[in-house]
Amino acid sequence: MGLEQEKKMAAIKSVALVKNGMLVGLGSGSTAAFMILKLGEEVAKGLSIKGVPSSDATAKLAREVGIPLISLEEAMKLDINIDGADEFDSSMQLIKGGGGALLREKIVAYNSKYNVIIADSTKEVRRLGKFKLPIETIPFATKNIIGELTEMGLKPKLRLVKGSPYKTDEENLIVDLDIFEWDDIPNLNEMLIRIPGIVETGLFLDSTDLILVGKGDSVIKIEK
Ligand SMILES: O=C(CO)[C@H](O)[C@H](O)COP(=O)(O)O
Repeated sequence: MGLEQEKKMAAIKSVALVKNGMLVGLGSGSTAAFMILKLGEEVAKGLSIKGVPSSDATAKLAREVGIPLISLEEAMKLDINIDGADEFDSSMQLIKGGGGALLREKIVAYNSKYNVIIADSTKEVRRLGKFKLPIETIPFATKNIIGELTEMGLKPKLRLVKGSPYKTDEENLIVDLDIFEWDDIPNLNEMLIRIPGIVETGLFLDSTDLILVGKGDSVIKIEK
């Protein structure tokens, strides 16, 4: 079974958790896209929900497939949020932000009563950090932040797209960090978030209720 199939199976399983009347956080990335397509099919068949997108790209796709959208401030609290991840460990700690949407994704997750992660089997790791940790930074401070994080041994790299800095939906910049050698991840997260100009990190710690992982031809559940 290919990775795309694993993503799709996890995505389809997650949509079964969405019930009539729910306010739904819509994640970003290729796995979340499978979920949005399936949710669109269910809406076409009569499922009545409203979605809060975690990125401009997700908003566009959701509109294309007919999912009614509302803003986070209209929704206030979401019933369920379904999103992908770049890595997760056995304690359900995540690295997210490979697609650059980590800030809104974290806000949507924080404002959701139940957080579901959907992933293919390659996302499961024994130790977080093979995937470089994305952080979102204010452009005014990015060079200084890179200087400070270099001194901390985190090998920061400004994310580029076709040679130019990648801009987030909030017009910020992403810096990718090598955290593989760090043992105390919660402490690292605290240190990072205290540096002025770092808006958010891609470490999603203790925010996930359920992970659905496509593995071969089945979907494995990891629960709190
Ligand atoms: O955090 C994300 C985007 O900011 C995505 O959820 C993460 O990158 C996983 O993406 P994919 O499902 O394409 O592997």
